[in-house]
Amino acid sequence: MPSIESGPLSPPPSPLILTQDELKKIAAYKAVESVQSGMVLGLGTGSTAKHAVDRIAELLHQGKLKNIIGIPTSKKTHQQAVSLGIPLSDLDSHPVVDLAIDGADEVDSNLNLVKGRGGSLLREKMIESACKKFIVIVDESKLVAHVGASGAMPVEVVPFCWKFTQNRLQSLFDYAGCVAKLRFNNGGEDGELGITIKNK
Ligand SMILES: O=C[C@H](O)[C@H](O)[C@H](O)COP(=O)(O)O
Repeated sequence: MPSIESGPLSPPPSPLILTQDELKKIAAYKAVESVQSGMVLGLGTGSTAKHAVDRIAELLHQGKLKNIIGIPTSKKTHQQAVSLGIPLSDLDSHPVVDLAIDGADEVDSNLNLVKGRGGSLLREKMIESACKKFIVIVDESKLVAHVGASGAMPVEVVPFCWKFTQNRLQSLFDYAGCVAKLRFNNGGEDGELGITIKNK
């Protein structure tokens, strides 16, 4: 009968623990696989979309992508894209966007999204509603049972009589015990104000 040796076992390899930023980067790089030369691209805003913009620039510089035109969804992304040498345009010159890639704050199982907690609101909606295809990149921390589960709903409003709008928003969601608060008053991307609606 063969003998069975016993002794200390070497520990199993420890599972690879990825940081949230590494997960964002993986998701972003995967999304950029859908980018093809000659495309007009909506360039998203935020810590996830930033990886996608970096990757697009890297592929451009490597010559693996050519003739890309980017339309940034915020001033911040505009600065990033300029610094990386990505050719840029706008919706006036390129009203049809082939593909937009952006992050989100929440995604539910029906693919409803919350976006804009990072402060990019109107521009991203304009650009992403003009695209033929929209890829949303999220890490698993963004998955929720229902939108609004993890935080406030961001709403962008014009400065004109913003308190009136705030009160209208408040009255719409009073029944749910929510409060509408001014979030930033130094002007959004184009002078709009941000109001958030969240539980009291
Ligand atoms: O206002 C910002 C945008 O909607 C972002 O896409 C969203 O906030 C997600 O940003 P992050 O990737 O940094 O979580």
